Amino acid sequence: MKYEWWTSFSTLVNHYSINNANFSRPKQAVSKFSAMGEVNPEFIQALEHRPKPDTTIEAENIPLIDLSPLHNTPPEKTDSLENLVAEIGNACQNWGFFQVINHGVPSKCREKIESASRKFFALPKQEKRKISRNEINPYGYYDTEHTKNVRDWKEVFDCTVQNPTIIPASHEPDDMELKELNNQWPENLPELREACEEHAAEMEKLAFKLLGLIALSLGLKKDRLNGFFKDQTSRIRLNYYPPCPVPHLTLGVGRHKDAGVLTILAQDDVGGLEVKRKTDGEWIFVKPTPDAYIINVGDMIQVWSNEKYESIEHRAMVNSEKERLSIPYFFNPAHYTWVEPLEELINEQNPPKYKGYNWGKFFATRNRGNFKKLDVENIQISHFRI
Ligand SMILES: O=C(O)CCC(=O)C(=O)O
Ligand SMILES: [Fe+2]
Repeated sequence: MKYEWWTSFSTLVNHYSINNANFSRPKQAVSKFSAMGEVNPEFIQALEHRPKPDTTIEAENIPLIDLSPLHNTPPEKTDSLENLVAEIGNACQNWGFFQVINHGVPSKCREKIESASRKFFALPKQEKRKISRNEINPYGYYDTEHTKNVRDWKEVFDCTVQNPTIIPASHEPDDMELKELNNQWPENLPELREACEEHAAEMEKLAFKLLGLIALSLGLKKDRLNGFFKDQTSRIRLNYYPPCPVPHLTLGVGRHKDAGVLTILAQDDVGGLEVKRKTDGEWIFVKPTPDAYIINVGDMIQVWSNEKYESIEHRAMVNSEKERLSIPYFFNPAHYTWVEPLEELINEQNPPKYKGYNWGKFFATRNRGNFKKLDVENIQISHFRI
């Protein structure tokens, strides 16, 4: 089975390389505006993917889940924990997204990372570019990311949680070489590093609590998934969305699914995140809830659960007046993780829906697409669908 996968993976990757080789180097994205002051066409979404900032559906929001039973339930009172597990399971199944309150993350930690992030993005461009992410190191500052080959109206800063992080040296399937990645920090803003490290520690605690609840909701042992995170590749991203003169034509982040296990997102009070509702495909605006974290199931849970839970498409709108900040924590396993439907969750009636794949190679291939404007669709788990 592994051999078969490897072959199909290499065909896919070759397809990328060949297509890319036929193309002249992608245009270096320079400014947001042309000499005439018009928005650079790289940012403009195709008609069917444009947001409707004035007609957001606010009547329904993603489920709001109170995690306090995790913290204050006496061991003999198991009802409230069972209810919580059921709530999480329903949210994962019906939405793939939910918000949590009473999560145990101190609000001071969140205030600190928000404040440090704002200071970082307010630095002059040349300061930020000193720690630019590049084709070798995907951690650092970046302002020309493309999602589905359209440029996002945003600036980002990425850092890894386990420093250094080990990942494959290249996306090439036969290249077994590994590389060690280190964070890059701005010279004159030590509080950014401190805030990110504190935030990462808090997010990890919350991520393991959620992972346990999700495992229980799938009928697995609470710690069934923990072993995948020994040499984790989790990372924190700071997303900064400057005000945009054409918010109806562009997106801060184009529609996408998160490739990892879980995402824990802090958004400020501006709002902009939209989630695709499973029942009818409508885009639902996620109204900011003070101090809540937004959780979504990533592609790996979709595969592990053999599609009982699905990773849901989402996107971020921008705003003509206000800047917006969002801080996702991507909870990702070790690069050598072989991702396939869990054996406890498959049987004759429910055969595996995915071929296995290697997380590190998937990640390296995806990063390549984020870095360059490719002429083909970026790698997706659907490519491994049986
Ligand atoms: O800014 C947001 O609300 C969403 C960001 C996001 O989906 C991402 O960075 O993967
Ligand atoms: Fe996302």
